[in-house]
Amino acid sequence: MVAFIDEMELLRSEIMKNTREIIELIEKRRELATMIGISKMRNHLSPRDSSRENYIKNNLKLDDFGLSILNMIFEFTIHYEKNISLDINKDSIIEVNGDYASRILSIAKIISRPGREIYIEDNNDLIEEAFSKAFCHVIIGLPDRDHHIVNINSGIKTEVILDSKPVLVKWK
Ligand SMILES: O=C(O)C(=O)C[C@]1(C(=O)O)C=C[C@@H](O)C=C1
Repeated sequence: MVAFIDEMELLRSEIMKNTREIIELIEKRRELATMIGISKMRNHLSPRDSSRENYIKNNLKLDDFGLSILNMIFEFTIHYEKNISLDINKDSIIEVNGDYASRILSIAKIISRPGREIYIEDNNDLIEEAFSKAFCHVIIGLPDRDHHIVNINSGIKTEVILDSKPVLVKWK
């Protein structure tokens, strides 16, 4: 048992160090992507550039695992590049119409950001699927810090506020 605990501690401290390094590198990449995004916006170019992606893929010669990581990084980067032109950091009030399922999908599309924390009060498969497919991190329960509440109820008007706080999604 002592050997198991020692081994776990060692591996966990290694994985923590590795995680910190990955996050630092991705932060640096996001800064570069923001600069590329601003330059593209000024030149009326779209963030997504499949020929550039192919060039990177051919150069890096990755296996399937590496390729799937790279594709996730592309989507993450494209998302940040798109946000520059959408200016989604401003508070916004939007009206969402349609039946319950389509309202969930619309809201997920609007407030999703890779890695954004979405708290849902209880298991709700439709909400969980809509947000996790959009790379949000779905957490069942209440956040322990400031958050915004998005109501997906029977009404047609829904207030959505976009910023870096976690979003608590409620429904009726
Ligand atoms: O090089 C670019 O044009 C970028 O926008 C950067 C980047 C990348 O993440 O490497 C992002 C999106 C494009 O689809 C291709 C490449």
